Amino acid sequence: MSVSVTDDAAVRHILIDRPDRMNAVDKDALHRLADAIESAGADPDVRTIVLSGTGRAFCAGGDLDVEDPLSVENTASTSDAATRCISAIVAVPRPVLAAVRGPAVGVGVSLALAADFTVVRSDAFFSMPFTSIGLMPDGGATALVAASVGRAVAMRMSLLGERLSATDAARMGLVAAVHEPDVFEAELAKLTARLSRISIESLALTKLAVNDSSLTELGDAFARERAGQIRLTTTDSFRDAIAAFTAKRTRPETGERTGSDHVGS
Ligand SMILES: C/C=C/C(=O)SCCNC(=O)CCNC(=O)[C@H](O)C(C)(C)COP(=O)(O)OP(=O)(O)OC[C@H]1O[C@@H](n2cnc3c(N)ncnc32)[C@H](O)[C@@H]1OP(=O)(O)O
Repeated sequence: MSVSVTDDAAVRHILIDRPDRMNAVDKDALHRLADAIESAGADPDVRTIVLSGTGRAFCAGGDLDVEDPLSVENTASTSDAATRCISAIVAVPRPVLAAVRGPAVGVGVSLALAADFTVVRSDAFFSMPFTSIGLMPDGGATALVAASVGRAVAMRMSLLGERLSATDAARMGLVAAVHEPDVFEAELAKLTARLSRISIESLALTKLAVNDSSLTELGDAFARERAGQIRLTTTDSFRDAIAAFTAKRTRPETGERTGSDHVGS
């Protein structure tokens, strides 16, 4: 099972639960996440949703170890699953907190930024190494990142796959704040407690209004990314990247198996 759900009073914890693969997600996991988010939104006893990962990563992005990563069918259905999952986070009538510990990579960045609060531990980093494996960002990332940091940093992250540390992510406005490990859980609990004291209806309408006016490009982004990703699936670059990943070989372009550089701070 790659997604687990637990309740702590009125807080629904949804966990990406595949620590041996750094919580990489395939299409089934994305659908399970979407199911869990939609079901939390329909439960009157749930006031806030916390999305996080088990172990030392938030989410290492799309699963590169699936049966047929080079098939157009896999790309299309994974892209549809990511669209469904990100749309569920944006539309669910409850505040969603992404608790980001460790890496948020690829679609992991979209999961973190689609949330209403991205609560970040100081060991977190954000990276979109899509172009280094011959793909393009998906999961709405082309809209979500630009909506958070502006075009200049969005281009560095999207085109170069540059990695943003937690501190740089906060400094550049990708996330609101970073917390040291010793206070991270307490800060998370403080935020869920504050939200629990506010009217659910008021939070729901406010969240949906903010998202409707700030994420106006999201629907178009999903469609553009899906078409682009399908086209890129059949390229030599992607085939080479998957071969390198499977063989645990570093690639000269990146010096890593897939890889990303740090954004200079
Ligand atoms: C359609 C696709 C959309 C996308 O999202 S494209 C982006 C896909 N994601 C990536 O390219 C990221 C790949 N992963 C990494 O770069 C690194 O991992 C991390 C930076 C996240 C963490 O690095 P470290 O702490 O050194 O861990 P580790 O030894 O690389 O990973 C532990 C195990 O997890 C597996 N794993 C990591 N990411 C993925 C993935 N995305 N898909 C499948 N498996 C993954 C590895 O292979 C390894 O496994 P083993 O222990 O057998 O060597």
